[in-house]
Amino acid sequence: SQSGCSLFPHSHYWIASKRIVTPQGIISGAVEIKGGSIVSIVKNKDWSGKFKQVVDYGNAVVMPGLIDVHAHLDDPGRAEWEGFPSGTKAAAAGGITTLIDMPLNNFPSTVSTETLKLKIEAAEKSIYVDVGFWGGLVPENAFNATALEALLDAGVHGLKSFMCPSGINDFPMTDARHIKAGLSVLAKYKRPLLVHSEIQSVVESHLETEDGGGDPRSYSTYLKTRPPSWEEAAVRELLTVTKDTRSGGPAEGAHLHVVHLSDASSSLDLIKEAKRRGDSITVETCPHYLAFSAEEIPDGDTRFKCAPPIRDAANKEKLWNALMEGDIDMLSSDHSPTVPELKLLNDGNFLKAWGGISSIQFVLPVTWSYGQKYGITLEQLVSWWSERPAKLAGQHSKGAIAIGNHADVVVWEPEVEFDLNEDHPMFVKNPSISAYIGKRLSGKVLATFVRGNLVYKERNHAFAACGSTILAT
Ligand SMILES: NC(=O)N[C@H]1NC(=O)NC1=O
Ligand SMILES: [Zn+2]
Ligand SMILES: [Zn+2]
Repeated sequence: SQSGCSLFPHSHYWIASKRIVTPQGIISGAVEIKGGSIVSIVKNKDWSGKFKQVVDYGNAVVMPGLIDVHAHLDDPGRAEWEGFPSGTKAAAAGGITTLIDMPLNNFPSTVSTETLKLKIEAAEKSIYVDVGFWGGLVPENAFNATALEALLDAGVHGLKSFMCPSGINDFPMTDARHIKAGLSVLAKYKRPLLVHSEIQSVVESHLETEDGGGDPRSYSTYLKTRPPSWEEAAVRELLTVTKDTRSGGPAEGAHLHVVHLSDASSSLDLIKEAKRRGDSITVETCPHYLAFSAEEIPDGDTRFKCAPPIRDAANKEKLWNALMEGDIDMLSSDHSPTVPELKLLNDGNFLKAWGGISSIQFVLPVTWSYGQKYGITLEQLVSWWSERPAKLAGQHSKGAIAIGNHADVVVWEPEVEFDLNEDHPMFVKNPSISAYIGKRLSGKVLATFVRGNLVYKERNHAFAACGSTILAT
């Protein structure tokens, strides 16, 4: 390793454990790492003592690092909200080895080759894990195929758009015409379009104003302003264009990914139907929709405000079932922090507070802890958090403990519980806004390796930020 990139100064070594999660099942043995890649996987007893450089983790779980395809690190332009250094340190501490950064909340938004260049410059030498980028699909570039092609040629892994106001002035929303045009360009590149799928309906929109619908400190007031019908309307609209992605269709090769699904009823049924008829479509949900329910959100506790909103307990139950059944394809954090002042923690006004959950460091223990009740397995975790996200982002050398892959590894102890209180090291910039503070979780991250570099170990990060920016080619 280059100086400071790794807390374990060897480039050829073995990670041993009794629980290594591979595509062929959970094995006891060792993963051989050389030059940042996995070069062999040794099964069973015989590794011990044979090799000089062995890190033996005993019964701890060794699995591929998590790939978070949906994170807002707000850099450049709003680094006080998060920024690449703190955001990727938190990711590393949580076992995330790759994240794909969203094109908005940073300033300027990442919607052109020039603004992508600013992103890459901000990320270089300040990231502790690998970071790729989504580009923005906005009205200004949607009908300009040359501009979109330039952005895709410059290395974004796909595009992202909103069907409702994004909350960010220089990231306006798109409609089905923009999305159709975007998909036809993406088809040539075989890269996905990610869509924030809510359409604001005229009837209910007055509730979003200050004097509408009741006490702004009450969560139910906010919940009513963004009903499931907003998600349903958006998905319905999207399916009129995803039919083009079927084999033989005009946008064959393009793919549509619905981000952060909250409505587990009609919206999900529509997506399932589209999959059945052969549309190229996937859907993610986020840990906060699986951990929390509307009933338990205290008045004024705006840490829980996000869009689409966290719905009732029955909906949460349905989301878990859909995940277990495979109808929801993967998970992402939608880490969308801000400064405490904009969360209005004192005021508690749900209608005016910034919408977004701060979570990037805790998605692994949160998924595991809240999934216990449903009997989730380590293999499912890997599928939701590594394998499928890798595929969505076109990362063929990531997402599995397999020979030839990057040595992106998390080592963790699922059985170890901890309290997420002030004593717990939090690496995000503004820890007070996280909805997970105060929770007891199960699943302690011991070590995180990115391309063979030990970037995190027991509250410590590698001295130097040696993560790579990853550009699509
Ligand atoms: N702009 C932005 O990050 N919005 C995110 N926040 C949230 O709660 N949902 C989102 O889409
Ligand atoms: Zn969104
Ligand atoms: Zn988001």
